[in-house]
Amino acid sequence: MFEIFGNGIFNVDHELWELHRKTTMSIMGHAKFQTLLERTMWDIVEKGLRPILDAFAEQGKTLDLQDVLQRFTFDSITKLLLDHDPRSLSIDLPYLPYEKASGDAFDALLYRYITPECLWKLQKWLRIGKEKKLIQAWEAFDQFIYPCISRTQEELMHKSTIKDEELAFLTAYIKMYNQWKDGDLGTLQTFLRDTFLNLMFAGRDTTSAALTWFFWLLAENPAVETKIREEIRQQLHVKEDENLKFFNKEESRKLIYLHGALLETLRFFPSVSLENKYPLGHDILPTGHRVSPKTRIILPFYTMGRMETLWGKDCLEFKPERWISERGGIKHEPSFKFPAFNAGPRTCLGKEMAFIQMKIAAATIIHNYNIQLVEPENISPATSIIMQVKNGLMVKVLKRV
Ligand code: HEM
Repeated sequence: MFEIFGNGIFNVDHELWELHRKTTMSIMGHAKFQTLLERTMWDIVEKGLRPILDAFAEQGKTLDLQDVLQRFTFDSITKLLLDHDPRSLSIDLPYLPYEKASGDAFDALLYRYITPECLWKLQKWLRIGKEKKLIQAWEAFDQFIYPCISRTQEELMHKSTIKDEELAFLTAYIKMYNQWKDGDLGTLQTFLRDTFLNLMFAGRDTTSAALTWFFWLLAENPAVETKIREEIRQQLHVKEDENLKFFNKEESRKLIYLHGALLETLRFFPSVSLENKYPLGHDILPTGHRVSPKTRIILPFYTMGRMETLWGKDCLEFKPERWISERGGIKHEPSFKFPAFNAGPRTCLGKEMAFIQMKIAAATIIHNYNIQLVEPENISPATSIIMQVKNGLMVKVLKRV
């Protein structure tokens, strides 16, 4: 069903999945990656995000904030993984087919969940409908990612010395490919394509979708926005009329209320709206339902975030406070109650990275700008595996600083 992911982490099991996980964790958990992450994010904020917001603010023009946030996460994940900045976040907001392709791919993959297999397979064979879009998205990705990989490989060959954090992903996955003896991974190029494509899918639209809903929820709950602004000023020691320019991971930890607001956003709008599992054998669920290896069990994360039995009577209120413990830290909720980052062994590997990215983007925008929604009554979720805003989030931007 998910053949577009090839031999990447989402699509494999057992030893190969374990090796993918180990390899990716070893890079993302390294202190040098954290430094690279901070540097990259702030570079993209200063050279990409702020110039665009400033330009739209000056011209008083309407902007699709979801599109801008998708470009923000696309440029950052590509730079971090492949040391290449595609600069989709340029002032003229260029149309880049591969940058837009993931939306079509996620849309088609959700369609496969709800359509009889013989039907989507026929559509695939005939190259029509959503299947046609999936094929086109796949081609667009490949046209982007293969040259990126080759360029990075060449860079690796011609560099006499490379710092630990530079090209770390490429070096680690080439080593992993060479070590793997238990089955066919295809050529090195296809293996690298699969690996990077999975990570790009994992880390891009998830983070931008969460940020987009966050700004919608703030517009609906202005008192929360005021509290976040206050927290930024106090915790980061930045004056009302001063630009917010840089804070590091340690400083970002002090933004507890902002963290709570982001978690609350993911409770209402988990970027991955559902998950599906097949039992290994015949079993009976705690609800009494009998299941077999042929039963597809859909876990509706979106619905779970709004259930009174899980979250109490105020479950439909946007309350960052519910995430703050009596001692003023972040309250832990078990992942089986709050599965926005999945639960069990396949828990998201990029959670910490996502929070750093989201806090940098959110704090920069909240402190430096006012965001006003245009036609807020038209906002609804898109039908896709990734919970984006249908038709984008149209806003006007006003400068505060
Ligand atoms: C708000 C942002 C994010 C959310 C809500 C999120 C959520 C999730 C969820 C629900 C899964 C499980 C998917 C499944 O198996 O069906 C997952 C897996 C994964 N995520 Fe994230 N994610 C986010 C950001 C990121 C980022 C920035 C990265 C970095 C590349 C990342 C890397 C991964 C990886 C590698 C997996 C696969 C883990 C495995 O199968 O062992 N995620 N994420």
